Amino acid sequence: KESRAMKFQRQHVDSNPTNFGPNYCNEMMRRRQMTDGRCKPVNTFVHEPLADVQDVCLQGNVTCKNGQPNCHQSVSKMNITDCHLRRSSRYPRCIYETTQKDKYIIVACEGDPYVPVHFDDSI
Ligand SMILES: Nc1ncnc2c1ncn2[C@@H]1O[C@H](C(=O)NS(=O)(=O)C[C@H]2[C@@H](O)[C@H](n3ccc(=O)[nH]c3=O)O[C@@H]2CO)[C@@H](O)[C@H]1O
Repeated sequence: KESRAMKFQRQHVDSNPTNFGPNYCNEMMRRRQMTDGRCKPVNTFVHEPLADVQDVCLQGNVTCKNGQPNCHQSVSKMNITDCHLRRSSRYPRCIYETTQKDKYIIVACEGDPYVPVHFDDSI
């Protein structure tokens, strides 16, 4: 069974992105298995070294969107790509808008070792 930490890495970490350009999300959402059974509506990939993403758990503690107290905001902006499902998209064709940004990320962390298990937001 895939751990939550590994699921987070599969869904949200792409340290060395192959430059697909406007098709990055269409390719990566499929490759990282987020289009099986349904098209995941929103997903962010972080283009930083895994260690830097894991370090966010040691950074600014903030409240998560769901009210839990275990979220952390990166002290630095990070290079990310937001994938948003197009309204016209119909499963099994999952067509995404690909938008690259530099933003602070907010992740929820859990466990020992205390690592990211959920991507909460970017600001
Ligand atoms: N505090 C916590 N502590 C520990 N665990 C916590 C906590 N909170 C939730 N989980 C768990 O995480 C799991 C999960 O999948 N949550 S999810 O909200 O659906 C994920 C969102 C995110 O993947 C994506 N998104 C969203 C915005 C964006 O900018 N970028 C972007 O990628 O969209 C998804 C839906 O919003 C679930 O098992 C829940 O129990």
